[in-house]
Amino acid sequence: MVSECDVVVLGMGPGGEAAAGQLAEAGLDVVGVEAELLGGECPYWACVPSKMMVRAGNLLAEARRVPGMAGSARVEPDFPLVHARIRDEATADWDDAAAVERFTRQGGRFVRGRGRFTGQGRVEVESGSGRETFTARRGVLLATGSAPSAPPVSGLGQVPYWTNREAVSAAEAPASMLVLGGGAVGVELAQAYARFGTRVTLIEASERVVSAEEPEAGELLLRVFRDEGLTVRTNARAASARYADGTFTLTLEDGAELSAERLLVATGRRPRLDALDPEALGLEPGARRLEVDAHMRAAPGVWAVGDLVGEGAFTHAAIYQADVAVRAILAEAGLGEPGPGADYRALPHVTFTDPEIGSVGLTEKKARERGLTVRTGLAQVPAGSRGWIHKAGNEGLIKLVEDAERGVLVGATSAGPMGGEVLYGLTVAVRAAVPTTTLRDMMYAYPTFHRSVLEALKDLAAG
Ligand SMILES: Cc1cc2nc3c(=O)[nH]c(=O)nc-3n(C[C@H](O)[C@H](O)[C@H](O)COP(=O)(O)OP(=O)(O)OC[C@H]3O[C@@H](n4cnc5c(N)ncnc54)[C@H](O)[C@@H]3O)c2cc1C
Ligand SMILES: NC(=O)c1ccc[n+]([C@@H]2O[C@H](COP(=O)([O-])OP(=O)(O)OC[C@H]3O[C@@H](n4cnc5c(N)ncnc54)[C@H](O)[C@@H]3O)[C@@H](O)[C@H]2O)c1
Repeated sequence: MVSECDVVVLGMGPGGEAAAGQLAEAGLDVVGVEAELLGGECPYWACVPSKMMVRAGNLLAEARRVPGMAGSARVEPDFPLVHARIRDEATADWDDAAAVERFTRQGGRFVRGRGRFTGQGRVEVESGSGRETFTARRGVLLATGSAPSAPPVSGLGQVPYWTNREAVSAAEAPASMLVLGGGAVGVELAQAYARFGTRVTLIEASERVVSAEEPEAGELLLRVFRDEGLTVRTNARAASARYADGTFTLTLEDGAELSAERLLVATGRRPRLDALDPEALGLEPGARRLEVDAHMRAAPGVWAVGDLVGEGAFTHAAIYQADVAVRAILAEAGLGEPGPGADYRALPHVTFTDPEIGSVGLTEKKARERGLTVRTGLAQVPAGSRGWIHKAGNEGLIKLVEDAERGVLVGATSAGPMGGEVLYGLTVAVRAAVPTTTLRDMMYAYPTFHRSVLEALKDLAAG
């Protein structure tokens, strides 16, 4: 069967859902195709459930900070409560009926099935009821997201390891867990599980956890993790994996053997290109992502957003790109102006560990690699008034990266209690290129965590 429409959106994660809804509300006939759950990874297996686990773990950690500061507290973790909250409040037991209804109310047509983009505005969908082809008059928007990527470790493919999906939907916390990979997924889940009593060993190939962040932030997190009792092995790579009698064993390249009840593999994600016709999109063999222009156009009549395009695998990036693509599609349909293209100079992200690590723009290393004349400023959160008052759990730092020739910030890191919230002002500063002299010549409410920005600015000016 062949059906016509204005736009087909292939993949209804945060990027596809945001774009499809807006296009339908603008009056276009939109078909949204989704193989699994409308909403994608973020609400069901990623951002939302993982942050519920983090929130619960942080509550336990705060309660453990009571002695010596406020009295005494007995803390008894109960992991099934977190699972129940994820099941009932976050995911409706992994049911997307509410999201489907919302999209339908916006005027969209929802099709559950696995689609394939075959070029010339055509998407073929396989579903329980057979095969259906949709042809789009105005264009196709690709938003198939990303999938976990496991390293080539001997035996790993034969063992029942966890990805983020099993880790956020588990009903019980294991007694022990190996976490392979110390990026955002690894560190957030490692700390949350450890706070529920799981004995966690984190194995990271590079010299630091969160290695894409400023080294100071990675070192801070490593220190906090070790103080909390997590075992962290950096510069460590797994050589082989095996599983027997309920126990996973990783043999590292240096010969060390590590065992635990569970193994979480969190070694990155790769864009899902499998549903895209390579010829129609000019994809080279071995391509790792789908390239797009500033208006998210991958080819004439084809737009793409989200993890698929590899410009920061974050929900807010996918939604921002969806806005850009929607404007471009509507403009081509004679409905409005395309407006500005995507601008990643002030792409923020937050790793929701405790301390939270927020960062925006360039790290010092990246700024130097771009040939900028760099000045940096550093301040320690515990040395500030609010950090000192806060005491237990006050670890954190602010690092600023200035393009000294222009006198503006091109990057910043804000680690600490509410580090992600403190990041907001720094994101505005980077995006709007606020002169660092102006940032120094303004007031910062006393005693806030963000006052440490002023200390970092003084350090920067001292050169
Ligand atoms: C554990 C974890 C925690 C995270 N936490 C955060 C966070 O706190 N903040 C943040 O900003 N980001 C976070 N992320 C990243 C965030 O989840 C992703 O960046 C976001 O989901 C990307 O959205 P997307 O629309 O590009 O793709 P996805 O969410 O991957 O959705 C793509 C959709 O396309 C569907 N699909 C794929 N192929 C086909 C096909 N052939 N036919 C039909 N449908 C198809 C999939 O089923 C899926 O539903 C986290 C990720 C993980 C793994
Ligand atoms: N709070 C957030 O915004 C958030 C949270 C989780 C995930 N995410 C998104 O999801 C993406 C995927 O997260 P991720 O943590 O899986 O990937 P990642 O790329 O952030 O980190 C993967 C880590 O695994 C390490 N690694 C790779 N191969 C290894 C090996 N063989 N042995 C040991 N370590 C190895 C890498 O050095 C790296 O530190 C992130 O890049 C991010 O965009 C965002």
